[in-house]
Amino acid sequence: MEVTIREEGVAIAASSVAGRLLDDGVPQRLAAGDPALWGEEATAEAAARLGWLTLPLTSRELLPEIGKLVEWARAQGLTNVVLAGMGGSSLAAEVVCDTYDVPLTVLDTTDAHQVRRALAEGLDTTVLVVASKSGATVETDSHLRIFEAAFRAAGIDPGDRIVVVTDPDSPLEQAAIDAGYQLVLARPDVGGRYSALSAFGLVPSALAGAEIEKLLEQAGEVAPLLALTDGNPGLELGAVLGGAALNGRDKLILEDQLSEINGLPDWIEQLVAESLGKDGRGVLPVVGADPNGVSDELVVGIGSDNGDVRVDGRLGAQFLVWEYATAVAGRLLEVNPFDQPDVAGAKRNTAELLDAPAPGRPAFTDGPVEVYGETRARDLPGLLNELLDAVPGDGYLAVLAYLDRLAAFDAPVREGADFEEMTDAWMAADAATLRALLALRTDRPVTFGWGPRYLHSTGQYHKGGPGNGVFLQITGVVTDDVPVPGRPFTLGALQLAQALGDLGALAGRGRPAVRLHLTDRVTGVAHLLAAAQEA
Ligand SMILES: O=P(O)(O)OC[C@H]1O[C@](O)(CO)[C@@H](O)[C@@H]1O
Repeated sequence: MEVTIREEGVAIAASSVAGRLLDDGVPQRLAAGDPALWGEEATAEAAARLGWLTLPLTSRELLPEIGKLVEWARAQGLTNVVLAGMGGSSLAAEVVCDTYDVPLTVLDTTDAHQVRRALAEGLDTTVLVVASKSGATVETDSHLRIFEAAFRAAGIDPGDRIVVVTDPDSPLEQAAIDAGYQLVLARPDVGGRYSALSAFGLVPSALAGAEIEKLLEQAGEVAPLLALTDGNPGLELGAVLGGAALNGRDKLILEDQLSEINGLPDWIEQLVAESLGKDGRGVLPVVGADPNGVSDELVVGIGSDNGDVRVDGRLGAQFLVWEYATAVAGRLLEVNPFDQPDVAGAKRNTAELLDAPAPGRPAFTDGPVEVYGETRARDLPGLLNELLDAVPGDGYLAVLAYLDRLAAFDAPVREGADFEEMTDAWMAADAATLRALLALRTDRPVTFGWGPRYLHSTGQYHKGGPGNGVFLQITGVVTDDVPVPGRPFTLGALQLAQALGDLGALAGRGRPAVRLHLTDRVTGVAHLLAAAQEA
């Protein structure tokens, strides 16, 4: 595992804090699991959150149990692995499975259309992994209820198909015991976003066919280096992240185009945004974007020379080193890297809105797109210009889409089309393309997140960070809603309440926040992309 600084300004910023980290004995203290590293207020929480440091070793104890689980699934011919889990309870497994090229369906959405896709994937061979540390996350609880009902309706005993990963004593543990589900208990001293190498990352990945022993070996090889004062890649990367942010380079552009690891930036995004984005401080991760060459950027290349810093290493080692580096950066920024104090507000708003939905009246309508929120614009190009103009000199624009993230693959493609044509057709139907189109028009970072997934990741930074974001939310009509058994709401109602709840939390902090509602999803996305090109 190697961290190579390729740009002089970053080297200076990192060395400006490296001495302090050594003088304070940070590597020795982290190796000893000292919870006082993040200040008095964080000590109690940190004391219960440092188990990730030893996961390369302690998770080996899980291997026989996971091996039996894999045999159990294989014996029943369960080859279609669906993982229901939000944020840290699914992001790592997604990277592992993409990197090892084994299929895994991740459900971290409340979009009824996307959930229907997963239900249609062949229930007879499906194993559902329900992953929630708290055991109380509304999205994951809804997925469990929907799949239980679907299995029963198909004449399948859910007890033969459901695996639960949760913390001891969570409500989900008891529910799993009562229902007779397969149950794997995770370590309670590891927080969600630090849980890649715990049962949360390992169980779904192993069921999908990834070689999880290798991951632990890779992490195990780098672990001893993390106790060193010299040649410690976690300390070096932590000094880069923290030193750069303290010197004004707080937009972390993650570049991985040449990497053999697929999708690591999405996992880093949650780790960095939720760990550091609080108390008016933080680092904004920017995924899938080209750098603009502006002064507040830090470009980190994963296995790639396209950056100010190059980080090389196998996936298991990357997980551990980024966790370590984030914890070190937390100390430098003087924040508690283990809590997420601003996530609760949007959740409270969602609960209230589920009881009494209040979408309000659109400010204007442009074709299949209704626009909600405060704006002087009267058409979409005007609105997009207004939002871009509202981004402060040190700020960013976040596009947040509560839609089906697989919908673009339904786009009609000419028969016999080559890969390039197919990609063009998908991009023209993908709400995420809006990010790239808007990025062409500003030198400020433009980020993109799928809702409600981002609520468990960058959502913390949006609300708790420096408060310089501008927010463009997209929701869409639900034409084939999914009821949530045993709950007084459908997925469609939950999704809208989540969107409105977060919009309210952002607007309540004085940030420009507008919602676009697509009254027809397909033509709505096309109309929006055309408006972005026109603006
Ligand atoms: O595993 P749980 O408890 O369902 O939580 C899922 C995610 O929600 C958060 O707790 C808060 O958004 C994340 O930190 C976490 O990864």
